[in-house]
Amino acid sequence: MKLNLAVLPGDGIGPEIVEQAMKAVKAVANKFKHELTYEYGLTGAIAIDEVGEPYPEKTHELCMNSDAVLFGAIGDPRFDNDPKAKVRPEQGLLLMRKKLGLYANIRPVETFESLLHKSPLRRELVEGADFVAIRELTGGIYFGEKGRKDGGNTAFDTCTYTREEIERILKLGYDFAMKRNKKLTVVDKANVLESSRLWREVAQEMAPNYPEVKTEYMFVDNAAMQIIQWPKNFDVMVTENMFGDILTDEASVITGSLGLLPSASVGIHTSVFEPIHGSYPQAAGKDIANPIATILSAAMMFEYAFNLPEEGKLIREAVAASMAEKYVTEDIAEGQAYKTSQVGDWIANYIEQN
Ligand SMILES: NC(=O)c1ccc[n+]([C@@H]2O[C@H](COP(=O)([O-])OP(=O)(O)OC[C@H]3O[C@@H](n4cnc5c(N)ncnc54)[C@H](O)[C@@H]3O)[C@@H](O)[C@H]2O)c1
Ligand SMILES: CC(C)[C@H](C(=O)O)[C@@H](O)C(=O)O
Ligand SMILES: [Mg+2]
Repeated sequence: MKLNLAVLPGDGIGPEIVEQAMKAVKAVANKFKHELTYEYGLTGAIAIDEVGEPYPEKTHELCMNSDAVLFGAIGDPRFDNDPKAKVRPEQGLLLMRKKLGLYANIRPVETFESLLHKSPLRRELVEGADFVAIRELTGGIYFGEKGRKDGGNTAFDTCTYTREEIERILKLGYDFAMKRNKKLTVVDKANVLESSRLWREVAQEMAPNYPEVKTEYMFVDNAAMQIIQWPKNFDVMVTENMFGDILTDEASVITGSLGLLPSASVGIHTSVFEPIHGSYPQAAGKDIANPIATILSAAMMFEYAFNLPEEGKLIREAVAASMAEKYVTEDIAEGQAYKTSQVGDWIANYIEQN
């Protein structure tokens, strides 16, 4: 099969982790005799530095012409620490999501047997935890009207959702629930926010169409607690953009490291596979960041974008084997820690040999 990728490494640790994921992608493509082509594109701070904007049109065209996009991370302290900067790396990520129509970000939260003791939560709480957070990705407060008034001394961001936006993400949530354990938790703040009340209204209208699915409603503050108190109670969670952003970083604690959580952003034009973490600038260039979130994102790419589950499975098997062998980076190591590049090589080698 022809696999045509756009590869956007971005900033900070982005290039290092994407390089490891590409090793796995190449190994698996080679093994299953796929015709792999790929082209690199600029995004984030590096794109601002080189061409003055964080998601250049050229990068957009590259993505539009690809079967799938592999994305690293964007962001740079130069911008994080300058609230007055008008052009920012994150705008590139948001523009990419909007222009590619990536309205759903699928963030699986799974534990690894050999890492259960690395979670700060007790083993019996996290063992067997396995849920999918579905985060709405092109609406809400991220994309609503924002600005300053009162001579710059009052600032506002607006959370807006249309019925159509809520319906399509909930539908995706129900489709996932039907294929899993038939439980959907709709997370909102309907006791305070009008936009959340529309979410709950739409969910209540849709729920009878899925009689096999148990629909549960949960306020986001309660969800923040329940995710780490009883993670096994969740199957599929659907929520709006910012709640999903925050709750999934929190959920990574269940697994033992933020460097382990992959994601798939899907929607209208193409799909993007990206770790949920950021550019971790403190680690940039040090060859210490965990590449697993990006490698597992590549596994999701084979499964979701190419419908090639065997290829995805082999990548997952290689990842699990590296952990079982304790061939891991410092964030999840006990005793000896290995470099980002060594873990990438180990996983690619496992794919070649198995
Ligand atoms: N999708 C993205 O591109 C994305 C996501 C989040 C943050 N960001 C950007 O990244 C920059 C840094 O943000 P931040 O520090 O809040 O978040 P971050 O996710 O980059 O890092 C937070 C912490 O998580 C841990 N971590 C993250 N990735 C890891 C990895 N691969 N291996 C091991 N540990 C890892 C580290 O302890 C790190 O200090 C900012 O500019 C932010 O805007 C980008
Ligand atoms: C960098 C930022 C814009 C982004 C988000 O909030 O969506 C990040 O945190 C993520 O989770 O991908
Ligand atoms: Mg985030």
